[in-house]
Amino acid sequence: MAGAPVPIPVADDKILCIDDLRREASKKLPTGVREFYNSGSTDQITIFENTTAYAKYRVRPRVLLDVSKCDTSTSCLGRKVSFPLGVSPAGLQAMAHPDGEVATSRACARKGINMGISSFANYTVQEIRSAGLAADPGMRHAMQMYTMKDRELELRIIRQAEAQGCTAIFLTADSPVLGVRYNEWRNDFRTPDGLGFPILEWDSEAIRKQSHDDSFVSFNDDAHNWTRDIPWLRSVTGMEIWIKGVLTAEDTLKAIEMGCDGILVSNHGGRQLDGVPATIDALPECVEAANGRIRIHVDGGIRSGTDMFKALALGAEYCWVGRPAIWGLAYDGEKGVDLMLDTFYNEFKRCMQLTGCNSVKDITKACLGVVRPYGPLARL
Ligand SMILES: Cc1cc2nc3c(=O)[nH]c(=O)nc-3n(C[C@H](O)[C@H](O)[C@H](O)COP(=O)(O)O)c2cc1C
Ligand SMILES: O=C(O)C(=O)c1ccccc1
Repeated sequence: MAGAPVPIPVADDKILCIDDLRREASKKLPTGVREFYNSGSTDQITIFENTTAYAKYRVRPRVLLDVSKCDTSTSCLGRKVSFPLGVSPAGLQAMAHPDGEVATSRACARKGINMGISSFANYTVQEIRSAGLAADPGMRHAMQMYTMKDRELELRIIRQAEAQGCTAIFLTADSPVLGVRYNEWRNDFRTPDGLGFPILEWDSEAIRKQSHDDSFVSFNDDAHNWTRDIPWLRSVTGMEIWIKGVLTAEDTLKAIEMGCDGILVSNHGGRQLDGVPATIDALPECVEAANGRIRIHVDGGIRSGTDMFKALALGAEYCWVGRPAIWGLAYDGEKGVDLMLDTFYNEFKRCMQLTGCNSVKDITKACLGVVRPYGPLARL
């Protein structure tokens, strides 16, 4: 006799996938805010490719294998995580929902995964960390930093992060200046009244005096460079140092040479230089150059559990998502972030089971094919 039908794990009647979440969340946001979150830079080529580039890969499933004990867990930043996903550091989350980064942190903690804290968060490191630790004392946070003109402030941020138990610095290396963001200029995008950047010690008053672009220029040091900044960071902190924004074999080798702990293959969600490759297309050359000598994570355009699977098969150890967390917040605060993480988890686990993978280590290059000839980014 057939058993009872297995219910589909649907937590919300409107949201079945991440694209549903994007659509419903976007309806709730005013134009300027929606465009700030959802846009890429200049001609929107890279943001488009970040998601669509996944489509050229095909999964090669192995069948008739016992997948009843499929285990999605892995490790990230020195601890066991329930599955290989984290929330990337994205600023201004309280514009999507008043609970902002605190809600994101709690949702990540409950799901047993890690989170990056943007230096442009609307809550303090202490508030974000303690919200997560209350739900999962083992939770890890990475502190995202920019290279700053004000070294004293940069150091204070590092000390805050250490005091609160952050494990790693994600040094964002792709932003000596901001990308060309026509939407922000057209809409004269400003941080809404009442929101501050406490980690940067900027209150709401200070922020409103200038545009997003001007304020970024005023604190960020476009003289940043490998030989000045990485040894300095090493000399002042014992936290791991990760470079966020690597897209080439050359910079992967540079990160190894400078003794960094990891790289995050990222193009800032297509918000910095438009026309750079999709991260899934940049990943293979970084993995090949690294040859196992440095940890490699990836973010940008990951919108399904199968996208995560493809990134892992191409050699990333762990995936991060930015906008999906913001859409979760905008849709339903902390519950919306739960819904987002559950969606990724369910899709990823099913993808593993349907390909015959019982552990994350089983996800290898052999699990993938391409539908058309494909090689690393060709050089002219
Ligand atoms: C609204 C928004 C704000 C962001 N703020 C930061 C930031 O403060 N620092 C940073 O390193 N990256 C920032 N990012 C980039 C994310 O960390 C991440 O690289 C990107 O969102 C990943 O792409 P995805 O949104 O397609 O998942 C931001 C992204 C968005 C969408
Ligand atoms: O917009 C971004 O991509 C970003 O990095 C940022 C910077 C300052 C405040 C909020 C987000």
